[in-house]
Amino acid sequence: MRTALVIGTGLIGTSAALALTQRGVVVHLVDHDPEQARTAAALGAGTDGAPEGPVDLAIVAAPPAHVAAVLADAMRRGAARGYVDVASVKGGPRRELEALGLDLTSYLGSHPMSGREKSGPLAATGDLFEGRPWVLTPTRDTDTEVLNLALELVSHCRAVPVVMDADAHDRAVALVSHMPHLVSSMVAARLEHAEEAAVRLCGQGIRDVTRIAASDPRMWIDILSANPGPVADLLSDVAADLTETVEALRSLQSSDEAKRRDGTAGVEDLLRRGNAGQVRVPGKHGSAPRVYETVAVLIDDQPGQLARIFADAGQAGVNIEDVRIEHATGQQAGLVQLMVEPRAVPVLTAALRERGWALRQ
Ligand SMILES: NC(=O)c1ccc[n+]([C@@H]2O[C@H](COP(=O)([O-])OP(=O)(O)OC[C@H]3O[C@@H](n4cnc5c(N)ncnc54)[C@H](O)[C@@H]3O)[C@@H](O)[C@H]2O)c1
Ligand SMILES: O=C(O)C(=O)C[C@]1(C(=O)O)C=C[C@@H](O)C=C1
Repeated sequence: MRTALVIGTGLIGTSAALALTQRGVVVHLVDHDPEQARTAAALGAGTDGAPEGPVDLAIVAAPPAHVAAVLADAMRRGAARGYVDVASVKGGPRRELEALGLDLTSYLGSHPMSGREKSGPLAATGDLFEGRPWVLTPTRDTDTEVLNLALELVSHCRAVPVVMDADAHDRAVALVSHMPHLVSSMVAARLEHAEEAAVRLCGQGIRDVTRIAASDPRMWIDILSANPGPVADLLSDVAADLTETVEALRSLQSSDEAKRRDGTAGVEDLLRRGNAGQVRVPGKHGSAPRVYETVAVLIDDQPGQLARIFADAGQAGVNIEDVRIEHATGQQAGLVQLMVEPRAVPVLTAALRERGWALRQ
């Protein structure tokens, strides 16, 4: 691929454009808000000048409700040899395009399974998709050339291609993205009118559970409107778990010992099923889950501290697999949790202690 056109230069469009530009592709950027395209260009994602002729691949990264119309317009203009979209739902846009009577051989629906709770080009990064699944939904009619162009896009973004049927994709993301998003919003909504004394105690647990609740509601209304059935089915299963858990907790309040035992069994059942589901979440780079141990280091909230820890770990020959930072409220300090292979723990702790770092359990 030599040339690409990104239509919709928000978080996802600009992130893909940055990755393509970094790999030498000439990227043209357009957005219905020209300011967004200008910002993306200023970030080094490409040029906001129009291409002189058809590009190799057009990438539509507009909100899901606009995807079919934007694609139809680009196809009618003959803007590219191949067309992909990156919308979070796949069945709806395809059916809308079919209803418009377009020749869909040059179109391939796709969805990178990576994003952020922030919108717009300023939140974009060229490495957003690295190691993440990127779903492609070709049909029997999809041109091989277009499939190859889409695979090249995924490869330039260093993502992992996963081929799926569009409706199977929508059922899968209802489970791993759309229903969890609503549950996150429900937990976060409990905080809206909560007492300040409680909210200031927020630790890492609630941050993990509520991060995605900060996302743009307009985008999520679009996503959920295009996949309401599967999400409602899953949420009603969650509601059944909720009802059972409330009953189990009420039993735990009872003075009757047998009832309390039932309550414990009910809560334990949910927690154990949670453990069993959680270990199925794939680890880094979409590979099979791996068990890491945590080494916790207390740092001053000053520039350069993290870089120093990484350098010290590197000198000790230890690979940091993942990292989390917890900032202590009202203090100029933070707790850095370094996730490493279990066998690296003694080496890392010894090396960090030797270099004067304060380790915590
Ligand atoms: N945010 C995520 O985590 C995520 C992850 C994967 C896929 N997606 C999908 O990627 C697409 C873009 O999402 P985003 O998070 O980048 O949103 P965003 O709000 O950051 O960017 C969307 C951009 O599209 C532009 N736009 C709106 N209507 C348009 C139109 N008719 N023509 C041209 N441009 C138009 C907007 O001005 C905006 O700049 C959506 O379809 C979304 O479902 C999002
Ligand atoms: O991590 C985030 O902030 C996301 O928004 C990511 C996420 C997800 O649920 O995994 C959200 C929606 C997209 O369609 C794909 C990815």
